[in-house]
Amino acid sequence: MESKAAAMEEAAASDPSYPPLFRRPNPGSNREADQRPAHGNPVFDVPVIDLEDLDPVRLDEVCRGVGLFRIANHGVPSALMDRLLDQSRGLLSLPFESKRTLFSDPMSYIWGTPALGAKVANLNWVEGFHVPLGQLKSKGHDLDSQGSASSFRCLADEYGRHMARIARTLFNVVAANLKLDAKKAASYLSEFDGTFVRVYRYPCCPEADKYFGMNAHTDSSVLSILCQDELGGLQIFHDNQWFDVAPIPGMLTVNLGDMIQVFGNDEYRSVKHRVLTNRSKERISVCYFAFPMEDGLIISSRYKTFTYREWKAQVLEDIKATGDKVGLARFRIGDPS
Ligand SMILES: O=C(O)CCC(=O)C(=O)O
Ligand SMILES: [Fe+2]
Repeated sequence: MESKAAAMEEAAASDPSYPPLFRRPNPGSNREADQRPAHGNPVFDVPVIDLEDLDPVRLDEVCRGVGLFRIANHGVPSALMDRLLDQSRGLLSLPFESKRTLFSDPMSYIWGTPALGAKVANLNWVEGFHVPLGQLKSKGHDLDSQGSASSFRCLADEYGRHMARIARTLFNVVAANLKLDAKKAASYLSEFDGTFVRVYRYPCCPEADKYFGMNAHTDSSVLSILCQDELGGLQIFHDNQWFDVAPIPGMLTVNLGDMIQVFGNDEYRSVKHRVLTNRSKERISVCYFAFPMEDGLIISSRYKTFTYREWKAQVLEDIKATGDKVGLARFRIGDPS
């Protein structure tokens, strides 16, 4: 066993599909020194919401609590989820240079922490594709010279439609539970246009105790829907400690984002999460993010009024200036930042 893992580590060190910075033991770290060892955290007992028999009271309870849940009976064919994960795995194992050219307009290839460039100190040990759902259709799904990217677009489009349906279903119940003003709430969810899917591969990491696949953060979304392979690595921060979120085949995991916290006046909260790396195994996940309309006003008793476009610009500015997202604190009424 040990030697198999060691062989995997060695193979990863020279894998031409990895971004060059991920091919060798790295001198830096993206962890705070006082952070706990990666493994051995308790497993979170994640609540399950049945989408076919959606109980508003139960959903409200879960949103007021941990802000993360699994959805059962979501109607996404398991064959589609499997195909998406398999195709993603295949495409991400292509040589690094070809991924950059293959995945172009409207998609893009990303690795590390794009807003920061290749700064080692804040590097997330991850790569993937950014897939803007609203722009896929205009490209068509014909098999052109870039056949694999085109058939992936087709798959992503089909998957995106399911995600949009789920996001809308959940949002409508959330809006009723929070008694949102219908007129204001009309722009709080743009489940298809302006939203995107991210397909991630977390490469093997020779120093898994030093690097996160993704550093602790909350999502800027209204809500995010995750499809992950069987490896695990996602953790959430709840009651002052980190818990593992174990993958369960066929289920999707939803987490609440910052926007729901804003228009929900802090009644619901975005959940802090992060992703661990693994020394000898790669992890694939596909994350859908539902956002508000870019220019609609987001109105809250707890936060200054802003548009999502303004939020995005502020987040980017803060990341560039400080290496981190400031997020909600930046907009909270009475907050000095
Ligand atoms: O890959 C995952 O499990 C989570 C990804 C994530 O948190 C994000 O993209 O914001
Ligand atoms: Fe996230």
